[in-house]
Amino acid sequence: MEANILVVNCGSSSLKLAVFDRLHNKLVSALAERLNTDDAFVNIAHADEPISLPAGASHETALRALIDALRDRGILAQDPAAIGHRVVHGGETFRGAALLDDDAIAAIGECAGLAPLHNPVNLAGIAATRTLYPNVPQVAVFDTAFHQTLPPRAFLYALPEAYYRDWAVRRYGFHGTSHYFMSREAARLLGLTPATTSIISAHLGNGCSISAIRDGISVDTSMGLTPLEGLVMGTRSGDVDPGLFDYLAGKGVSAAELHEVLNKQSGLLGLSGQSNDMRSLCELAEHGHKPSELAIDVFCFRLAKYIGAMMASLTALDALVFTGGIGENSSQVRQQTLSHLRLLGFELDPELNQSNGLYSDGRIDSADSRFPVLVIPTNEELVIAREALRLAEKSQPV
Ligand SMILES: Nc1ncnc2c1ncn2[C@@H]1O[C@H](COP(=O)(O)OP(=O)(O)O)[C@@H](O)[C@H]1O
Ligand SMILES: CC(=O)OP(=O)(O)O
Ligand SMILES: [Mg+2]
Repeated sequence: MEANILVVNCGSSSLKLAVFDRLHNKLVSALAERLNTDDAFVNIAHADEPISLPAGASHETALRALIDALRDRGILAQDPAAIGHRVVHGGETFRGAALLDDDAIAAIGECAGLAPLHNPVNLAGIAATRTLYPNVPQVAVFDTAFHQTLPPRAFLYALPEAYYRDWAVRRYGFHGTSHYFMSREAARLLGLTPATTSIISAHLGNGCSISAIRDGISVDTSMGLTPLEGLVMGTRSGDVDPGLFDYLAGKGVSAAELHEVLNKQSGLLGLSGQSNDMRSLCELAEHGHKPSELAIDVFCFRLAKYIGAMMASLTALDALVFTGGIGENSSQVRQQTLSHLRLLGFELDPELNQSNGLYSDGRIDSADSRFPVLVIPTNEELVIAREALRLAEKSQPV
């Protein structure tokens, strides 16, 4: 039996694992949440027996528990052939996936200042799997890598140029693995060649971002130096006036407090006062809860403005693509967003939109729409598994 591929995605308080076989079939996925708290728990999809975790379990403890459980189930009976890690920030150092040797790990550490919430936990996951599997090739797949093709006009802030030169202050963009997947999958579904396909891709999960992809290459995106810029998100504000910092400092709000508020108490949660979860907000709005209705309205309007903005980077548009938990499931958000863009000629078919494109090869546009509109379930884990195996095989030629 050939060894499988393990994919690890460490978030600030969560850990997602997936195991793929060599033909890229997903065999299992598992999730650990609320790590480092008293309520830490793990769950393997479709498993009958729960797995227990000690209170306060760390990423490493959860990883060991999950790997033991998967070994017991025969899924990781032998060491994996490769391990792929999602790493959020690769700065300008990484333009593609990288084999994790000591130098690459040190370079990821150097990017940690740019993503203090993400890179340190990504590194904790890498350290844990290296301890468990010292002889298995490990690969990092970066959220930022696909966006390294952005031209200077899209990645530069209008700040003194020394800020970029000396401190690497620029727009990097994130969710690159998902935007890459959407562009390739859209080309496949439309019967086009990826290298000549141009799309606008909207990744709408807990974090949200949008990209312009011209001839298969990322040319603009809404997230910036950090994953805070751009669209309204579950708990993140997206764009605000930088004048806010000074104004609130005058009110006694410290930089640390504002960081916390903009990242964790804003977005859908902040506006609705109820929840960061779009599904809950749609239900609340349906029952007449005005702040939830307003939160959805701000979310959709900001998204519509960004779809318009992405047009500036394209000379042709083969499709507008929605993905992520919200993009894949909320016909209301898609409809409400595109209702602002009639001038651009986007028209949805209400029935295809309602069924999330499930029975129409992802298509949800109507016959008179100027552009195809698609719903594509994202699969970042699959891209990570493929990249991990590709680089592992290169490092250990058979
Ligand atoms: N049927 C639905 N209608 C509206 N929103 C949905 C629906 N299903 C999932 N969502 C939303 O998707 C978001 C989570 O997206 P997901 O991609 O799973 O997150 P993550 O970025 O953590 O992977 C939540 O806001 C959730 O409410
Ligand atoms: C970079 C980012 O925003 O990631 P996530 O959507 O997983 O929070
Ligand atoms: Mg997701």
